[in-house]
Amino acid sequence: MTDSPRIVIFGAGSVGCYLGGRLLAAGANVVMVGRPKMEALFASTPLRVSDYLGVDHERSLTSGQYTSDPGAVAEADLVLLTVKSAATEEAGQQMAPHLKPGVPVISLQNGISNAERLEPLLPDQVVLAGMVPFNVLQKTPGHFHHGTEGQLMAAHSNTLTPAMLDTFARSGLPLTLQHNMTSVLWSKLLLNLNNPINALSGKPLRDELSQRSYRLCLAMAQRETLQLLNKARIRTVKLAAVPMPVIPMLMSLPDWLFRRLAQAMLAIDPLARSSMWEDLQAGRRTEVDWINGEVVHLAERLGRSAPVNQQLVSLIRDAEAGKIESWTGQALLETLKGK
Ligand SMILES: NC(=O)C1=CN([C@@H]2O[C@H](COP(=O)(O)OP(=O)(O)OC[C@H]3O[C@@H](n4cnc5c(N)ncnc54)[C@H](OP(=O)(O)O)[C@@H]3O)[C@@H](O)[C@H]2O)C=CC1
Ligand SMILES: CC(C)(CO)C(=O)C(=O)O
Repeated sequence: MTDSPRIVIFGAGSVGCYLGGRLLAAGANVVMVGRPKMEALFASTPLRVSDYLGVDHERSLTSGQYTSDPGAVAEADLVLLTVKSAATEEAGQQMAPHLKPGVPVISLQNGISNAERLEPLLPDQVVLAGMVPFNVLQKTPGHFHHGTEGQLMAAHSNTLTPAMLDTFARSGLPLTLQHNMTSVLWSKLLLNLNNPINALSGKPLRDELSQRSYRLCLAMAQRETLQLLNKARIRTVKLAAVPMPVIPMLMSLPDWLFRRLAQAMLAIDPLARSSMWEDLQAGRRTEVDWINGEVVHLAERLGRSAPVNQQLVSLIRDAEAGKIESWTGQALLETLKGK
């Protein structure tokens, strides 16, 4: 490996193109692998990446920087996996025959189990769990905007060399290495419990979170999850301005007080929506099984139930089956309360 490790981003959509664009802007050696329609887009349209702090880079990709050939992982020193959870197995199978042994593969996906599901498919690789805390929105074709705060994280591993970590730092997106990724992933999941609520609301995140009735739905799903995590002795880590167990209380505040105390949470791009809303609009399978579904599985393992998260799974299933309706916060709250 030279001083400039080759980073291959597999499944480059919103998160993957954003990371790719930021890394390229820092001079990194990057190849993005994705669908032919994205490859065709970048043949005529530049890749633009911007963020809420004023970063704005645009570049035309050179031949091979975005490819639909999974064989491009053969040259990788590091792989970042950024497909949705439903596509993890397929991605693993496509990468396996090409990767050099020992190359680290970081799953930068939401949910708890993607790295675990990938491991048996990539027995010669070092598979690491990772986490993207911030929102990425494709504003226009080829323009990816990072709308909220937070640092990238991945499991601690000696396979992540100083040159690799330096590349992330130079791009302005430092990768923080963690010893307890289980806690990090469950903490991120507590935030992602808003994804189905946001998707069912049909509203941008900022509008949805500005309404107490939707926040109360989120607080119910989070409290149910926190109780199970406590029972399972899984600790949370602080990913937002306040510790995770305090968030449901914050969510339950009246609108005027929430606006005052939770300014950072509402400092979201006014157009940003959850990735689950995007999936429903695109007619794709959502990640609800890997978010709320994980809470239901945890409850089952503990001999308990998780009725609020189970109900959210069912409502998203209906929406996936074509029953897309915009729920008011009050109607959703009453449904989750079983009224
Ligand atoms: N968007 C966001 O703000 C955030 C997302 N996340 C998480 O990051 C992960 C990625 O999300 P996001 O970037 O939004 O997802 P996207 O759907 O935008 O990107 C994934 C891309 O990978 C492509 N893809 C899927 N399978 C393959 C394959 N086998 N070969 C090549 N390309 C493939 C998809 O194409 P196609 O659609 O045609 O299958 C799609 O273009 C998810 O787990 C998500 O929950 C985390 C934090 C924030
Ligand atoms: C950043 C966040 C929490 C935004 O909803 C997300 O992870 C997602 O949309 O999947």
